[in-house]
Amino acid sequence: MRTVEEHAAVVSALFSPTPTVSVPLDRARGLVLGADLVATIDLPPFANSAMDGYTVRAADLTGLVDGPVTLPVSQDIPAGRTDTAPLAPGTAARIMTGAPMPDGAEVIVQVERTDGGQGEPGAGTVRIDSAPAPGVHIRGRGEDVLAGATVLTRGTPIGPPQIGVAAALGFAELPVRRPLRVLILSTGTELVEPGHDLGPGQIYESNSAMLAAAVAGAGGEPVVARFVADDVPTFLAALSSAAEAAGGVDLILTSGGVSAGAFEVVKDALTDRGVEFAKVAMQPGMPQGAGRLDGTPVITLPGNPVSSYVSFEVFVRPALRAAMGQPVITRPMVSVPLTGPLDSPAGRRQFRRAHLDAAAGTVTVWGGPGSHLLGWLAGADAMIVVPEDVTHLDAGEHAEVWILD
Ligand SMILES: Nc1nc2c(c(=O)[nH]1)N[C@H]1C(S)=C(S)[C@@H](COP(=O)(O)OP(=O)(O)OC[C@H]3O[C@@H](n4cnc5c(N)ncnc54)[C@H](O)[C@@H]3O)O[C@H]1N2
Ligand code: MOO
Repeated sequence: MRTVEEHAAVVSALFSPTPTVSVPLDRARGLVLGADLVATIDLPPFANSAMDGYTVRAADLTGLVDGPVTLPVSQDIPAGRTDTAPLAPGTAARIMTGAPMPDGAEVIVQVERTDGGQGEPGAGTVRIDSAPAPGVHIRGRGEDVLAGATVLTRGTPIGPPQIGVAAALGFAELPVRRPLRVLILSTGTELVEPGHDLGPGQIYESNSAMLAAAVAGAGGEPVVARFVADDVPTFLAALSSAAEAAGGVDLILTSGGVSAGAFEVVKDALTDRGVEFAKVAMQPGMPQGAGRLDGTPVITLPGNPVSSYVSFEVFVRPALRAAMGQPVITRPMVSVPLTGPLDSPAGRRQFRRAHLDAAAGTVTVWGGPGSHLLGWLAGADAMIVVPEDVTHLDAGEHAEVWILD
């Protein structure tokens, strides 16, 4: 039997680092920046007001020591105004949040510190009751980012704030490590597409939807092929036509047909075609396969839904993330006490579904060890990892826990 580490090494050797490509911002989330992002403009691009109110020259407010000061309003400056004139001495300009500061203006007076203005809006007069010091509530040009500065460095994972700053700097696209395209093909004559009626002995096909979501969650691009019955020629034909229709894929991920039954379609089809099948010392997820089919990496996951998911977490997710340049490829891990006892098979690393109580700092086993217990998996938010040489843990003993999404 292979150890988990041995099989993980076989899987990760299938991939090489993906190249850098340019993608629109709406496709960048979850990927990794492939090159430094250097600002070509200042942010903010111009000095602007942080408050709605009036802007004045400091010299025109010296009278405030004796009481309110009333000034004529010489212009109105909404956000987006592009023809702002210099502020005439002895006047105020009405100004809105985000609007450009007129030349000569030094003080921003929030509207709450005025009478709100008299006469035509943005004209007439304004009575100023008090004022902040010059410069307060003014957002300086380049105060956030200066043109020429490296805002994001190569290798940064891209999330909403990184996309936000790229857009703010005027970038419509980002250089990213290309996401891996993963073809997902489930096998099983008993399978029925969700949304259709179930016959006797049939079950709904759930692995491809689950694995597609897992691939997307890891930053990859899933391509789901229509699942196939346990028939070798049908399986091989489906694989090549789906890969061709997708315009080539970086990985073929199958589920089912890899254990010891009489109709192990994946094993039968791929054994002499470059895929090696092995038992891995883990539970669930013992039957595994990995290799290449005509040069394309192939990973064959067991069909039991929980086995499929756990195998993805243990082998596929870290390998995909590493190839796409993610700095962190593993799940966050903690070591916390168990709320109850736990048994584990000797000689196998057990990945047990669990619920982590972050407030209490404890972990609770969630359902039994059976690899068909998808309902329990769906209620779990963590996995307890029990080492191969541990067969029992008591309540209160610490366990290593992976925190899932
Ligand atoms: N004699 C032995 N039998 C089994 C062994 C063994 O070592 N000796 N290993 C068991 C273990 S452990 C696992 S895990 C499974 C793996 O089986 P396969 O990968 O060949 O998967 P199937 O037999 O096709 O299916 C297993 C199970 O999962 C259901 N399934 C499969 N695909 C899907 C899908 N896409 N969506 C939903 N459910 C699916 C299927 O109906 C079966 O119930 O083998 C054990 N047997
Ligand atoms: O490897 Mo299987 O997943 O134990 O049921």
